Amino acid sequence: MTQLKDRLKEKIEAHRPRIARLTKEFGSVIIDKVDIAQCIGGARDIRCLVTDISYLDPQEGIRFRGKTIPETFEALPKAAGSEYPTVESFWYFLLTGEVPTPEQVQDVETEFKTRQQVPEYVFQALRALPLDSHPMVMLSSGILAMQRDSKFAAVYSSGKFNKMTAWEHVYEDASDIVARIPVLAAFIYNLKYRGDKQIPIDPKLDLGANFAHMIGQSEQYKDVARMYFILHSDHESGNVSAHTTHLVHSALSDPYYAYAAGLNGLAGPLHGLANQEVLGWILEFQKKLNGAEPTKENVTAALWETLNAGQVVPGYGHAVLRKTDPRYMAQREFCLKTEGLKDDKLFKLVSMIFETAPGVLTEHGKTKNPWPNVDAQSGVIQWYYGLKEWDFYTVLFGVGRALGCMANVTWDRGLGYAIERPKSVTTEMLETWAAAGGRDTNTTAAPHPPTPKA
Ligand SMILES: CC(=O)SCCNC(=O)CCNC(=O)[C@H](O)C(C)(C)COP(=O)(O)OP(=O)(O)OC[C@H]1O[C@@H](n2cnc3c(N)ncnc32)[C@H](O)[C@@H]1OP(=O)(O)O
Ligand SMILES: O=C([O-])CC(=O)C(=O)O
Repeated sequence: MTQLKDRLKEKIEAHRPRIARLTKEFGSVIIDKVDIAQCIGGARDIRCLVTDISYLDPQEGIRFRGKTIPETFEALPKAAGSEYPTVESFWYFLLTGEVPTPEQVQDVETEFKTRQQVPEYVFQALRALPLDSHPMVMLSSGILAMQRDSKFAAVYSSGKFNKMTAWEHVYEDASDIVARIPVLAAFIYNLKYRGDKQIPIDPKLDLGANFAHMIGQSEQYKDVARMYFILHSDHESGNVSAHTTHLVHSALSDPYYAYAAGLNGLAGPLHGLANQEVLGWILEFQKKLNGAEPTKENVTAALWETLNAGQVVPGYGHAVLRKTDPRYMAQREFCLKTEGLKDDKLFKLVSMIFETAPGVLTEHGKTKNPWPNVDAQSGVIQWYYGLKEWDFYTVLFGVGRALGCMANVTWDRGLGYAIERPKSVTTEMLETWAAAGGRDTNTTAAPHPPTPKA
């Protein structure tokens, strides 16, 4: 066993009695209620998922293992010669909740080197897709294609599945996915946009730096990759990509099936694809400016044009957050401290939208949160460093999100969480309960819709 897997074993075994006690002794304690609006409106705010990997406060934003973004960046060991931690150190931290020592980080780096080879047949499968397939289709297909390597599925089908040790095989798959996904993403980038000119892995580099190397990027981009993957890793359990991954894995589908499904959710424009939409929106607006400076007036007019056309302003609003996303702020601070980027035209436009959009959205009066989310700020950084193919941006998100989703499925199995199966009701039932002022929870029998007459 590696140091990380060993430590994780201790952590999972120490945690199990807490879950057992909660279920056995306090299982009937009520922690939430559900109203009709929540039932129709996407289960918003219903507390019915458990994770210790991250927690999202509506005002403060995300904490990874109890730490805010600045605290996380501060606490973790840094990559050599960099202000940013390696993704490997963050992976150790997400899984165990402990800040690793430099030796423990080195151990994960060494472990990832043995895991990061993507099988050749995966590349062949992706080459068989039409080149104009969306890169998220390629990423999701690539992950799914690797399912034949699943150690969890192999153990299950061999008849040796054991509930207490199942997490160990999930950990193996999860680690393989995390180590391989940047290599897969770099392959897709080179296939789609660089005429299939592939760059081999540099075994001396950490995960973020190697991704930068494999897409032919600059030295400075290595930190961009590390920062980006860490910031996009996790956002508690209810978001579409994390929840889908958890749901699919709850049927004991292995991590490859589960994460391919999660990626398909991330590809939605209201979720991860919003970063691509943001860049598209900004460039369209810039084109219309025809060389003129962005001002509060012309940005206001463009925002209203989008809203009046019945569209959402991409990168603004959030299902849970009610303040500016700290991931937005972390990336904005990166821009402000980076020579060249802080005076970049597109960054200035993004800043002007930040000054303007919350007021416009408040006046529009629909969204519960007029502030920017992570997607409003991420694309401009990629664009500045020359990664201009914005339909690729959600792939970057998918590389980062693998960290959170894979840490979560490892713990899901460690704690033996059940197959997820919420109850659905009919519209007629809702109407009956609406008329009665609520559902009588003392009766077990629910009103059934009348049997249609023959
Ligand atoms: C990584 C991420 O996934 S972060 C989110 C990325 N997505 C985006 O940036 C897309 C733009 N934003 C949105 O569409 C939404 O704010 C979401 C999907 C993020 C959250 O949706 P909800 O929880 O339903 O938001 P909320 O309760 O505030 O929505 C109320 C109304 O305001 C509208 N609204 C919300 N955000 C916006 C926006 N940015 N622009 C215009 N209208 C908006 C909703 O469409 C909804 O309208 P409706 O009543 O006509 O259906
Ligand atoms: O939390 C959400 O619903 C969406 C989001 O910001 C994320 O998944 O990163």
